[in-house]
Amino acid sequence: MIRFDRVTKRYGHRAVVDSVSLEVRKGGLCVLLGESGSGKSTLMRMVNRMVEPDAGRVMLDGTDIANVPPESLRHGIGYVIQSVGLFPHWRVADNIATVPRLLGWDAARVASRVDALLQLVGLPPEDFRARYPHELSGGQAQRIGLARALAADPPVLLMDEPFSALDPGIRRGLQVALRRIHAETAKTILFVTHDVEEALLLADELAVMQDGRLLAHGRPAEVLRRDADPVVKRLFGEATLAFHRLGTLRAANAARPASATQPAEAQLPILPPDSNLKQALMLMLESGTDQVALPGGATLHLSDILAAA
Ligand SMILES: Nc1ncnc2c1ncn2[C@@H]1O[C@H](COP(=O)(O)OP(=O)(O)OP(=O)(O)O)[C@@H](O)[C@H]1O
Repeated sequence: MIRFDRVTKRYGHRAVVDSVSLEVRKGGLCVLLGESGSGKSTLMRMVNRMVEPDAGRVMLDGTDIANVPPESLRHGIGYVIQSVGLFPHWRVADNIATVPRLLGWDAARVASRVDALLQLVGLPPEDFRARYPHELSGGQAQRIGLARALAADPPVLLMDEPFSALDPGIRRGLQVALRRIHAETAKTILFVTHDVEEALLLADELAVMQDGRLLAHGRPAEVLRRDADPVVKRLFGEATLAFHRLGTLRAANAARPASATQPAEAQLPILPPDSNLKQALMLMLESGTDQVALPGGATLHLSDILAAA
């Protein structure tokens, strides 16, 4: 649904985005990952025409956005940035309602939308709708920023390092909330970060950038394969690449099926459903065993993990 077709952006003689082609499928969550200055934000900002490419084009649902006036284009695109940018003298409800009011929604529809969005981002409406931005913590303000971006139900969300300024615990809470919201709303999301853990937690697709070029693109397990590009390896940490890769592989796919001849391993630690191999390894390390059981009776051995890593 978002398609970059050989887009280039130059500042002076330098191409900060260099002939990038990339497709983000409808309802997908694509994380743009790369070191500072690699061109991630510039690429993202082409989608809402905050940056115009010097060459190439950006298509949204098959339409070349160069033909769509920026104002109407942006009504269909939510944008969330690190410094939330809430209007300080407006209450939370008014901040969230900015775009719906611009679109001429009536007061009752706006009010019910504000409450529904506060629920969606995990803040009780009766407690939060009348607060001012200075009465919010950083994490709460970022949740309001997300609610505001979702207000007019845009099909596309652009998120530029939205959680970078938050403490690790609060940040993790927002990442989990975003995954839930993505699953519930099926928005197409492009998310910029330079944080590897965040990228792996969120992405169904990863696009790795370096010096304006797209180095790798695909599902996390594909991008982190053993023979990954050296720059990708460096970005994820040579020493921990295999460990990260385990986090992209489902434990159930590497496990041995429950066997009728073998008695059920009642005393083995049980891995929660949908765990990945990193979680399985952690459980083995914590419990001092080299086998764990999966719900349903399959077993996973340390050697299965080593074979998959
Ligand atoms: N308006 C501009 N004029 C000149 N150079 C710019 C402009 N905007 C960005 N750049 C340069 O383009 C390069 C890419 O910037 P961009 O913000 O896209 O990178 P990034 O990967 O998002 O980095 P970060 O993670 O630090 O935000 C940087 O070297 C930056 O200095």
